[in-house]
Amino acid sequence: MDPDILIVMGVAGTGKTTVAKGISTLMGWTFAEGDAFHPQANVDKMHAGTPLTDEDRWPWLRLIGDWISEQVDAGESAVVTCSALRRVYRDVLREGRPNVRFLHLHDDQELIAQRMANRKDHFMPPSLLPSQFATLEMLEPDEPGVLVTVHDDVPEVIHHAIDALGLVPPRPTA
Ligand SMILES: Nc1ncnc2c1ncn2[C@@H]1O[C@H](COP(=O)(O)OP(=O)(O)OP(=O)(O)O)[C@@H](O)[C@H]1O
Ligand SMILES: O=C(O)[C@H](O)[C@@H](O)[C@H](O)[C@H](O)CO
Repeated sequence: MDPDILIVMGVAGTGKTTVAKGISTLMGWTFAEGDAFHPQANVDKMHAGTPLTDEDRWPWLRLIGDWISEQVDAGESAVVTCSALRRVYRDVLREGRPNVRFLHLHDDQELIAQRMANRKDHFMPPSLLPSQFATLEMLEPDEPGVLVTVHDDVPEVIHHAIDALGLVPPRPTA
């Protein structure tokens, strides 16, 4: 069977890492943190409070695409976080990779801002959130994937996501 590839997308602070790790654990899928593919210059730029440009993002998106292709070639189902804010970014990630689907996590800017303000030890300053919302192009009906809101607690959000994607966690064998 073809491996499943899930890209957990959305603005900064929307819960991509939290939810992707939960899905990875439940499904037994390989997990990767998309932020780990950013060149240091991108991280430094965001940390300094400057939004990334398309040019900053293309090499990063290519690396994430390469990682996805490696998982597909190895026959491994996988979940990776990637803000994938614009449609063109998502088109690049999907190109030649028919088993990619998106889980778009989304909610009100006020709610996400509150969560970002409470989060410590992260390079992304809450001041960049308005630019994330300004750049975001919502997942469109003709794109493969689902939109899930994140106001509920983490276990519920993960449950909604798994349901909406039609995934069935494997039964424990023991
Ligand atoms: N459903 C939720 N309810 C309450 N808190 C949440 C929920 N989901 C995530 N959080 C918290 O919100 C913060 C942001 O979550 P997380 O780091 O997973 O988001 P992210 O989208 O990966 O962020 P970034 O893109 O900036 O790396 C974290 O402190 C996390 O614990
Ligand atoms: O495209 C972007 O602007 C970036 O990928 C950001 O979204 C961050 O990497 C991430 O979400 C960290 O908070």
